[in-house]
Amino acid sequence: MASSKSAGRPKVLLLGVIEHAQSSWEAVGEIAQILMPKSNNRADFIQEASSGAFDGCVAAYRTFDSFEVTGKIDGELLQALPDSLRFLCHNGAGYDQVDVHACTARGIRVSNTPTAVDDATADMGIFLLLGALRNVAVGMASLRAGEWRGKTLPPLGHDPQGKVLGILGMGGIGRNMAKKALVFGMQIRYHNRTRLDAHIEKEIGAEYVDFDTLLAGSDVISLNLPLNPKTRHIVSRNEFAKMKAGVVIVNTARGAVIDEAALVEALDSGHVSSAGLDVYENEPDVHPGLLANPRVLLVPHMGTFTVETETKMEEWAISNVRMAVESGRLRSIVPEQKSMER
Ligand SMILES: NC(=O)c1ccc[n+]([C@@H]2O[C@H](COP(=O)([O-])OP(=O)(O)OC[C@H]3O[C@@H](n4cnc5c(N)ncnc54)[C@H](O)[C@@H]3O)[C@@H](O)[C@H]2O)c1
Repeated sequence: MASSKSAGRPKVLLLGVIEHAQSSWEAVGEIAQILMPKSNNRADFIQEASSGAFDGCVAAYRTFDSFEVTGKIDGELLQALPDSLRFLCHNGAGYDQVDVHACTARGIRVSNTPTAVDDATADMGIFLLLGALRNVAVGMASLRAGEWRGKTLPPLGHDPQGKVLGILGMGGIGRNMAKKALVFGMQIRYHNRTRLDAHIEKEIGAEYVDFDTLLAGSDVISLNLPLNPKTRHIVSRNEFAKMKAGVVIVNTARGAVIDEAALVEALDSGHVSSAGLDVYENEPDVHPGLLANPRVLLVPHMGTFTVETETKMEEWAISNVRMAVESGRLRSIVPEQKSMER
């Protein structure tokens, strides 16, 4: 029920929880009436939305974890949401939980939180890269099992110095990772949907190569591209076969950009010598072949899990809500909708 104070203000739907940026969110509450769903599963949420509970909402703020309540933001869900909804402000850099196509068809503009995630995710990428190169997961497991370095010594690792790091997807996180890997003496190659300008390549110190060259010539391959229908399983059996024997795989993007079953096979055969993973194809389930393989360094999707970065992300997503309400614009519309920018 709207209080007399909030009546008449634009409505904003909160999907998820604000954990850090309380004062910025409270400030949104001064200019908008905030609505929250009562449902805790998709079927109930669709029913609640269809009953008109969110009528009049112009913008929605959503978190990654709100997926547990709404499921994917797709055509079916949008059908239930009110026609007044014009902006979907996602708290996260990766927005594969949102069918942007369906949003565009409904005239809903979508924003994400680019750049806010870069340092923390690239730091995690470097941690996984070094950890996988050094086979630390083997030693960590034997230590915890009370066996010090194990019955047989863990295999010797490799130094990053002089190794080729192939980055697939040279956006914010890819570039940040390149900068950090250069400090470790790595040689950087990249493949991207669009080649970067020569002066940016020079500034980053990275060489552009085609996809096959990236696969065949890299000692370590890091996935840093978004998940969408075009990139799903972009690395599968054929791609692993093109890689150098002994290659190391690092994934902080989304699990499903790699065919996880093919990765398990490549690890089991030794063609991929080790891997460092933050993301999985069917989170929170992890392929048993990855769990069973001591040469895989596993982290449960903690790329942005720092106080500073989670706060930055919330502040960024809230600033999108604020702009949407105040001026009908977004600070960071997703690339697919650039033409809808006003
Ligand atoms: N592990 C985590 O916690 C975490 C945190 C943040 C982001 N992410 C993931 O990382 C991804 C990258 O984030 P970002 O902020 O660097 O995104 P970004 O948009 O800045 O960069 C992505 C890059 O990938 C390129 N690309 C797109 N399709 C491609 C293709 N088919 N082949 C080659 N390149 C392609 C784009 O041109 C772009 O340069 C996100 O989409 C998200 O899924 C994960």
